[in-house]
Amino acid sequence: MGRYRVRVATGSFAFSGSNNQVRLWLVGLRAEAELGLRLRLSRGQMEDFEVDVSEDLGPLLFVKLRKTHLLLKDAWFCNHITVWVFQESTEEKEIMFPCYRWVQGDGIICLPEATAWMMRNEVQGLFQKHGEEELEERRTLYRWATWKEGLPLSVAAASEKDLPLDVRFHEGKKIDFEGTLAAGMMDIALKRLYTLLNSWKSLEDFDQIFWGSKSALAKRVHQSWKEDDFFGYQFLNGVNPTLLRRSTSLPTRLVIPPELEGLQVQLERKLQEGCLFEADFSLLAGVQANVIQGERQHLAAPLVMLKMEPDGKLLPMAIQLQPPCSGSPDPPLFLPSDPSLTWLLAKAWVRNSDFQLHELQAHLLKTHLVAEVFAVATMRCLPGMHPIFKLLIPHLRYTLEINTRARTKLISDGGIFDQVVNTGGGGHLDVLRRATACLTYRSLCPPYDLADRGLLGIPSALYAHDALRLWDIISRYVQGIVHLYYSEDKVVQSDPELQAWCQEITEIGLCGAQERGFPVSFQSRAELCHFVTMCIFTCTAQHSGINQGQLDWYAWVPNAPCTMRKPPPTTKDVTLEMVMATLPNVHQACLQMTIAWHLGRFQPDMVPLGHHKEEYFAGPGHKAVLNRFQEDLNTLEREIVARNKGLDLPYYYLQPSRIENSITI
Ligand SMILES: CCCCC/C=C\C[C@@H](/C=C/C=C\C/C=C\CCCC(=O)O)OO
Ligand SMILES: [Fe+2]
Repeated sequence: MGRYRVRVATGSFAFSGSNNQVRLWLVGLRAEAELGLRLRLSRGQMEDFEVDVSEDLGPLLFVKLRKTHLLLKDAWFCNHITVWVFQESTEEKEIMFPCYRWVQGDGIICLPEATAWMMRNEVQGLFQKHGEEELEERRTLYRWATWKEGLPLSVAAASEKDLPLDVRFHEGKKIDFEGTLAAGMMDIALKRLYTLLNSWKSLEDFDQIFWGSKSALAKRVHQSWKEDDFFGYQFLNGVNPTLLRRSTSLPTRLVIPPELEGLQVQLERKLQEGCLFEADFSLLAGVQANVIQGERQHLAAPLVMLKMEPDGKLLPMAIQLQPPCSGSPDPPLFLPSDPSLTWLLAKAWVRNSDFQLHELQAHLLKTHLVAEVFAVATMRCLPGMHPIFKLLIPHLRYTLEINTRARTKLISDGGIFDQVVNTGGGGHLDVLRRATACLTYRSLCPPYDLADRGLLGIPSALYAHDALRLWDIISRYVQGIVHLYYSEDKVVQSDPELQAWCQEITEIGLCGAQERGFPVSFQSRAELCHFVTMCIFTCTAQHSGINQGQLDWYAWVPNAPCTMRKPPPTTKDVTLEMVMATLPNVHQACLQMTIAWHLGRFQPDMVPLGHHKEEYFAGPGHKAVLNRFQEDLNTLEREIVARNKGLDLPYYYLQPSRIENSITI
C-alpha cells in the first residue's frame, strides 16, 4: 500500500498528443495495480496525478500502459513516465520509465524502469523475459535485406512508408525535407528558363545558375577554384579528406617518361623529405560510365602527386588521368606548367573523380550504410533496457529513413545518379561493391586511419586534427558510460546480447567483415569502448565532416563536376570548347546544385552532438558523464572558433555545435 505521484510526459512534435484514452498500471515485484485513470494526453505536456494503492506492490519494476479508442485511432508519442513513491518513514523515491516511442493500437506496452538492466539476473528473471519478448517483436519489425549484392545489408523496406513509425521522420522533418526538395526543383526550372536563350560556351556561363543564397565558402570556391593551392587544400580539408595519403614510395602506376626526368628528381626529393603525398582514384579504373539521354558519359581513374610546402600548402606536382594499360601507350602526365586550360581540365577530371569516391565511398558507404548496419543490429539484438542501446539510440535517429529515401530516389534505377552522375547507370553500384570489399575497421577509426595514411602531426591538416580531438572526447564519454555497467572484462565477455550485437554487425550486416578487421566478439571493456566510439564517431562527426561540405564545395559545379561528357584528354592541346563540352550541361549542373544544397544545408530540427533530450539512463552517474561530454565539446568548440579566426580558410565541419547527433540527411 502506498501513495504514488505519476507524471506522464508526451512528445512535443506535431501529432504527439492523442485524443484516445490511456490507462496505466504499476507493476511491482509483489503485485500490480491498475490506476483507474482514463488519460487524454496533450502534445508537449507533462501531466501529473496522485493515486493511493491499497496493495503492497513491492519495488516497482514496470509501468504498463494501454491506449484504447472508440472511433478514431490516434497514435500517442510517450516520452517517459516518472513515478514518485511516498511510503511512511522512507524518503520519497523517484523511478523513471523511459519510453520515447509511439503508442499505437490497443496493445499493452510494458516499460521497464530505467535501471532494470542492473537487475536483469534478479527479480525472478522478469526483466530478462521482458527483454526477450521485446527482441522477438523487434526482429519481426526490423529485418535485414540485400538491396544489392556486395553491399552492406540494409533494413527491409521498399520505401520509407514501410518503416516502423518509431524510426520515421517526425512531421516537421518530413515537411522540411520534402518541401525544400520541391523548392529546389522549382529552382532548377527557373534556372533552365533563364539560361534557355543564353550561351553555355564559357566557364563564366556557369555564373548564370550560380545565384540564390550561397555560403561564404561557396563564393570563395567560385573565386579560387582554378588555383593550385586551393585544389590541393581540398584533399586535406575539403568535402572529402579521406583519400589523401603520404607517399612511402613512388606509386608503381606512375610512369614517368624520359623527357620528364626533372619531375622524377623532384618527386624523389620530396619523397625523401617526407613531404610527398598522393591521391589515388584507382578504385574507379574500368568502371562502366553512364549513358545520360543517349549520350555516353566518361570516367577517369586519376593519380595526383602533391608536395607539402613548408607553409602547409599542398601543391599538385603531376596528374595522371588513367592508369597505364598494357598494349597501350603510357598515359600522359599533366603538369602545372602545361597550357592553363589543359592543366585546368586535368584538375577538373580529378575533381569529378573525387565527387564519385566522396559521395559513394566516403559519404554513402562509410557513414550512411555503415550506420544503417549499426541501427538494424541494435534494434534486432539489444533490448531497450540495455546500456549500449541507451547509449547508441540517440545517434541512430532518422538514419533508416534517410537511407531508404536514398535507395529509392538517389541511387535507384532512374534516380539522381542515373540522371546526372557519370558513375550512374550501374557504375555507382560497382564502385560501392569495390569500396565495400576494401572497407576496413581501421579506416573508420581516425587514430588508425590517419596514422595509416601518414597524416598525423600536419599543422594544415585541420580535418585530421579536429577528428582526433573528437575521437578522444567521444571515447571518454563512451568509457564513462560503459564503466558504469561493465565493472570488468568478464562482464563484457558474459553479456550474450552484446556479443550477439557485435557478431550481427560484422558477420551479417557488413557481410563477413571480420576479414577486414571488424570484431566478431568483445573480449574486454577496451574493445567494446573502441567499437562503440567508432559507431558514435561515424554517426556524428564523420558524417558531418563529409556531408556539410557539399554545400560549400559542390555549389560551383566546375569545382566538382557531377559528370564528364567527353573522354579525358590524351594530349596537351585542350580548347575551351573541349572544356565546356566536357563539363556538365545546364540541366546536370542545376540538378547537382539543388541536390548538393538539399543535402548539405543545415537541418532545421538538428540536434547537436551530445545534446539529445531523451533520458534513457537514470541516476547521477550518467548525468555526470554526459555533463563532462558536453563540457569537453564546449572546450573544443572554443578551440576551433579561436583557431578559425586566424585562418584564411576556416575549417568548421567538425565544430561540435555543427555536428548533428545522428545521420539525418
Ligand atoms: C548527388 C549527391 C549524392 C549523395 C549520395 C550520398 C549519400 C546519401 C545522401 C542521402 C540522400 C537521401 C535522400 C535523397 C535525397 C534527395 C533525392 C531526391 C530526388 C527526388 O526526389 O527526385 O546523404 O546526404
Ligand atoms: Fe548524408
